[in-house]
Order: sequence, then C-alpha cells, then structure tokens
Amino acid sequence: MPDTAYASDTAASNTSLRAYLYGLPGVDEVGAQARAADLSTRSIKTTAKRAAIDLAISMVDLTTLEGADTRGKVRAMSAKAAHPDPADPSVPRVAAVCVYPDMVETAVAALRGTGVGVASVATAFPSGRAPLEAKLADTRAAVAAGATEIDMVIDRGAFLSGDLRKVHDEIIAVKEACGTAHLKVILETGELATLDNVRRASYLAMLAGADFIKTSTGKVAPAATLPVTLVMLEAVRDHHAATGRRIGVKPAGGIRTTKDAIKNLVLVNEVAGAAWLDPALFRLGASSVLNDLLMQRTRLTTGTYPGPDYYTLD
Ligand SMILES: O=C[C@H](O)COP(=O)(O)O
Repeated sequence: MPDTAYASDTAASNTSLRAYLYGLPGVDEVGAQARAADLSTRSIKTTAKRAAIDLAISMVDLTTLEGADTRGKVRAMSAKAAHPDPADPSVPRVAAVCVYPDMVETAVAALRGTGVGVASVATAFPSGRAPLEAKLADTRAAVAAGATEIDMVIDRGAFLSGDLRKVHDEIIAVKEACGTAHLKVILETGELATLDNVRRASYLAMLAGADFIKTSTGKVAPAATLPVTLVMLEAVRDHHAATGRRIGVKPAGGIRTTKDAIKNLVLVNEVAGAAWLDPALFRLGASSVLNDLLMQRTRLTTGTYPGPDYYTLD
C-alpha cells in the first residue's frame, strides 16, 4: 500500500512528485483485466435487483454535453432528473445533471428545490487545452451561475510528457476557484495508455485535492472500462487507508444499460467497499442509461416492459 510520504512532497519539485508517482506499485494489467471480467459475471438476486436499480438511478449524473444543446433540452433533462418517471413518485431522483457552463443557469433554475445537483464541465472541456486563467474563469463563471460540482479535465499532454507538476498545480488552482463546489477531476483514461498511468493520475488528482476522480469525458474511446474503474477504486480505497480521506469515483462514457450499471456497483462493493455505495462517493456519468434503468425497474415491478416510447428521450 502506498505510504503518505507525498504529503511533504506536494510543495516540492516536479522531480519529487514524479519520484512519488513512479514509485507507486505497478498495476498487474492481466490481473486487473481478469478480476474485472470475473466480477462482471457476478449475478445479483432478483430481490436485490430493484434496490440496485434504485441505487444506480440515485447515482446518475444525467449528462448532455453536445454543441447542439439548447435551453429547452436542458430544461427537459432537468425535469427528468428530478422526476425520472412522473407516473411513479417512488423512483428516486438522480444525483446531478451535467452540462456545459453556459447551461448552468438554466439547469439551476429548473432544479431549484429538487435536491438534484448541477455539475458543469469547466476548464476547456473536453481537450483541456487553454491557458490556466481561461480555465479558472470558466470554473468561476460556472460556480457563480450556481454549479454545485465542477468536472475538470486534466492536461493530458502535460501528464504524458512528464510535467506532473503542471497538472498538479492546475488542479489545486481549479479547486480553489471552485469555492464550496465539489471538484471532480477527469483523467481521460482512454488517452493515458496504461493502467499504471491511470493509477498515477488517480493519485496525482487525489493529492492535489480532488473530491472525485472521473474516468472520461465521453468524447474519447475507450471510456469507462471496468479494469480502469477497478484501478481507480483501488486507488481511493488505498488512499483512504493511508489518509482517512474518502474520495469519490465517477466512471463516465459508454455506460448505456442496467447491466453496465450493476457491473459497476458490484465492482464498487468488492473493491472499494460498501461505504462507496453512496451517491456522495460514486456516480455514473451517462447521457443515456436512465431509460434502461427505468424500463428494467418497471419490468421487475409489473412483469412486463413498458413500450419503448413510454419514457421521454434521455
Ligand atoms: O460525463 C459523461 C459523459 O460525457 C457521458 O458519456 P455518454 O454519452 O457516453 O453516456
């Protein structure tokens, strides 16, 4: 298990940061793939499935991140986030909606009083290619408009070329610009090439003050694969054991079905532990998983699937 020596290194040079992150135990890629594959075949009892579906719904960050997003679309998505099935008030609300910064005001107005959070992808999403001042302005604007959560992307170019200090310091600066808003740090694992890098980027984000580590923007493939989520869950588990601080995990991108969602919940339970089975510590970032969760929930309750047109589009 990694020690806490980095605590004193955070004020030091890129060299000591690099020495710490490259001194982490390596990831056994074959073992991680095998464990993720093994856990993904676990079935859960029908009696537990309804509770799992409700938990998954309550963990969704319902997302729209398209250039063609409109205020109308964000209002409709926000209504669905607060009342996923208007005909069934027992369906829980989702955790948050996730939108571009210019849509925060619309989402905040639509969600006032519902308890649904508003997350925004600041910091030049999805590339992360902008001067730090622009990233900070982006973050401050989203927070000023009422965002309760900021999903920032790391500078993968800096990370991959070894400028870990730049990535670290940008996260610290964005965290400060967040004020009381929670910070999720997107690693864009599909661009990090190895699971060792996923582990290093996870620790880098955690030691810079991330509240959550998030796999992907949803704009790069592969996105939220199970082995990647497994490595990130191990990182938050070990970080908690070393520091007493619990960091959340958010797989995002390509999560489309109830099966995908439940595989993730099994992974959370088996790797990080039951404490993470909570929207405060685990989210599913997805633009289109909610309808399948609602359909499977209805099937469990009534024995039949609702027609494909029963629910509004995700
Ligand atoms: O953060 C969430 C992702 O952008 C959503 O990706 P998705 O459209 O593949 O569900």
